Amino acid sequence: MNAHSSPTQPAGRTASPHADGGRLELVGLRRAFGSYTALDGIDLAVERGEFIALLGPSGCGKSTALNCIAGLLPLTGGEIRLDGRPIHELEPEKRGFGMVFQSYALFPHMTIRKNVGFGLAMQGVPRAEADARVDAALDLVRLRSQADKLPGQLSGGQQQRVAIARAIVIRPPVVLMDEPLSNLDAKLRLEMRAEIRAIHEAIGSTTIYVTHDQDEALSLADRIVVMANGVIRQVGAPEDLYERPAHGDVADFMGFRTRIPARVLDADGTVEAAGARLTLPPARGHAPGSAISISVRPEDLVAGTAQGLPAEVRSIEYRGRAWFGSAALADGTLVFFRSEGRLASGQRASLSFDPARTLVFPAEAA
Ligand SMILES: Nc1ncnc2c1ncn2[C@@H]1O[C@H](COP(=O)(O)OP(=O)(O)OP(=O)(O)O)[C@@H](O)[C@H]1O
Repeated sequence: MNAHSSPTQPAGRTASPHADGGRLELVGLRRAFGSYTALDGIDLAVERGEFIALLGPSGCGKSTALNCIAGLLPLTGGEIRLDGRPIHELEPEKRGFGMVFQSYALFPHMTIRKNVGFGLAMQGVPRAEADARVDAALDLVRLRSQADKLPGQLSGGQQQRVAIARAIVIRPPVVLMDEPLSNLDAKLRLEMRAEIRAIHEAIGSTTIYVTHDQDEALSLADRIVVMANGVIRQVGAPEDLYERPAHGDVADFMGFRTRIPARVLDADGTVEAAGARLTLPPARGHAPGSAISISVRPEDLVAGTAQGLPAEVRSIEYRGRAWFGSAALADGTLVFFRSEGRLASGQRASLSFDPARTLVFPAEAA
């Protein structure tokens, strides 16, 4: 675990003791829908109490992975183990995991207190104990004063906190969250992010959190798992992924949105990209003739008069201080760039970058 994890126990921990266990292993996880493979062999060991973010573009298989862990989707291959025991054939409720989804999925005609206590009532937890645990969970999400309201009387952020209270009140070994903040406005998302991390630390459960938002993953997780096309591209601490992305897909999520296909021409770093010649630092060490991909951040690909890659502007918007836009290179590659001045859609532009601020991957890892 990394620096996020505090050895001191926050006050909430005594109020809502965490479950024992929570070491989760995914072994060769597979899930197909007909002939389509949505998960193609996922291997991951998650330590007890760890906060893991599954990060990746739409359709990469994040939700499928989460639903398989939850037991909402059967596997077509592989195993899931909790504290060494296989659990992939257990019904969702037998796994005892807490779940929080994008839609809060609260019962509209039940009070907040009843919504949060529902799982405990189903488990047959005695009334007095259930009441105390509901109070503790509501304290943790700072909603005790709203306990007798109906969900419709609360804001979106408050409703999501109820959903979180409902997930943690059962003292789950693992909490699963699928894009829990995506229905909230930007300011609330930031506030809730901090709360989710604090709650995670207070209860000590393992958390698996699905998101396509790089910032959310970087700020919340002990480790980030970047997925693409049903496989894991890279697993690492946020700072490792940010500073040393091992694959073009990971670099993309860490802000290097543009990928320019190129071919190495000589050992001095001359490459050809979209019909133009560029020079990269020779130390990048890709053999002449090899196909590579150059990853660049939008702020580092600059429109100007300098000799650069010829492009045609597709879209442009002002973001304060500078314009940012997209453009097509001569070979059709879509790139994202910055401009000091306003450009018009359809206008020709010349785009250049400082080679030292790029990442270069072999084409097959891009
Ligand atoms: N029930 C289903 N039947 C057929 N295909 C499915 C089903 N559920 C998911 N898929 C496909 O599996 C792939 C992975 O979907 P999944 O929902 O896991 O992606 P995701 O990474 O969570 O994306 P998003 O962020 O858009 O939810 C997609 O191509 C999707 O179309």
